[in-house]
Amino acid sequence: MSNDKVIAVLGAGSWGTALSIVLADNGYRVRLWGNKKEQIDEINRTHMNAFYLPGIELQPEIKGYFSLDETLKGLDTIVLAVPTKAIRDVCRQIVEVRKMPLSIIHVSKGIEPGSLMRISEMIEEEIPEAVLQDVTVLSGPSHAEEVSLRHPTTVTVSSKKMQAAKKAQDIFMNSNFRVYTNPDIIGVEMGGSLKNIIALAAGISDGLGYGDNAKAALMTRGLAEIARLGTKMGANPLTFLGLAGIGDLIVTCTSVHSRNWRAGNMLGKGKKLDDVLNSMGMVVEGVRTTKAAYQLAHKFNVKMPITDALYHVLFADLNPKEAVDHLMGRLKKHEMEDLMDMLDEQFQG
Ligand SMILES: NC(=O)C1=CN([C@@H]2O[C@H](COP(=O)(O)OP(=O)(O)OC[C@H]3O[C@@H](n4cnc5c(N)ncnc54)[C@H](O)[C@@H]3O)[C@@H](O)[C@H]2O)C=CC1
Ligand SMILES: O=C(CO)COP(=O)(O)O
Repeated sequence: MSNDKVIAVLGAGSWGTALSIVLADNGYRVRLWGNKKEQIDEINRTHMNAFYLPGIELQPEIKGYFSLDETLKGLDTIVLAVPTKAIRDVCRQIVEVRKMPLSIIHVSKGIEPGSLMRISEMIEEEIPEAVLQDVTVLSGPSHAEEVSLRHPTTVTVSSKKMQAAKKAQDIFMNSNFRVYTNPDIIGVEMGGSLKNIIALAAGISDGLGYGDNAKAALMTRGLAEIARLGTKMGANPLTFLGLAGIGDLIVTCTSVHSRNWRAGNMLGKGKKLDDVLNSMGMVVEGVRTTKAAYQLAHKFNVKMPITDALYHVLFADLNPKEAVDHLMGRLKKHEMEDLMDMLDEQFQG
């Protein structure tokens, strides 16, 4: 097999492992890099990554790697699949060992509090132009558990360079994993990140014992505030009606696989945030993203009532039931008011 059919996946958690299965199905030899030696040894010994994807057998083409230098040797494309919090750390490690141009496909969903940067922006800030050939995001409704079972899944890829997005489409596309392109990288990254906030809120609502009406309300009004902020940041509003918008919102708010929904559900049942996060053992991106989105809403002067309520539940000890009462008791409004403002701005812009 030629060298261009070798690819690295950095991050040996649920998503990195599930995507490695897709890549191996597509004829790639996959170097799956992780930062826990015992876990990498386990992958190579058992061909399983039992904690993250129990019961799933990994193809022999997937090999666990612990040395980043070894992982990156002689290849031109990597998939970056670590939590948002670890993106800068891993990029810095890449810069230490890699001097030749590299394409990065990132698959993470988050925004950095403080800097308020999207993941592709963080990558561009950390990796010099001489090394970073292009950066592409892959996002959409895609729980690792179902991808690893080869259940039909659709995602979208986006990059400032359309050629890079098309290359990523070719790398991942197969008969179970359908990949679309979308030129709107801001919208794709914002949609994938902000839906986790709404999934936490949907989990809280379910945990409080509320029903489908409440969840549908959160999802619909949640999408409105996602689109409001995203559009202000330069996204195409139509992206939020696509896979990285409403598609991912639906799956994350309604699937038992969602860590964000599960964490919210425990909060709604009265558990404390620290206990919830400690019990998960996997990343719950929506918590940090809520902080970042709360800051972004202030920066761009956008109304985000659900994000605001969740921020106070997570970080200011607001009781979840009181947060719902507050949302329901807001001043009366025209449903399409914000949408009309958004379209006005779009046409004026
Ligand atoms: N699990 C899923 O179904 C999907 C996850 N995502 C996104 O993918 C990203 C990763 O999520 P998961 O794999 O699900 O998380 P996870 O919690 O299952 O695994 C995270 C992995 O990253 C590793 N890691 C953490 N810090 C690291 C560091 N500094 N250096 C190297 N490795 C490090 C951990 O050891 C772990 O193996 C998140 O942004 C998530 O939102 C996106 C789509 C689907
Ligand atoms: O982004 C995801 C599915 O598209 C995964 O969501 P969770 O992180 O909530 O599990």
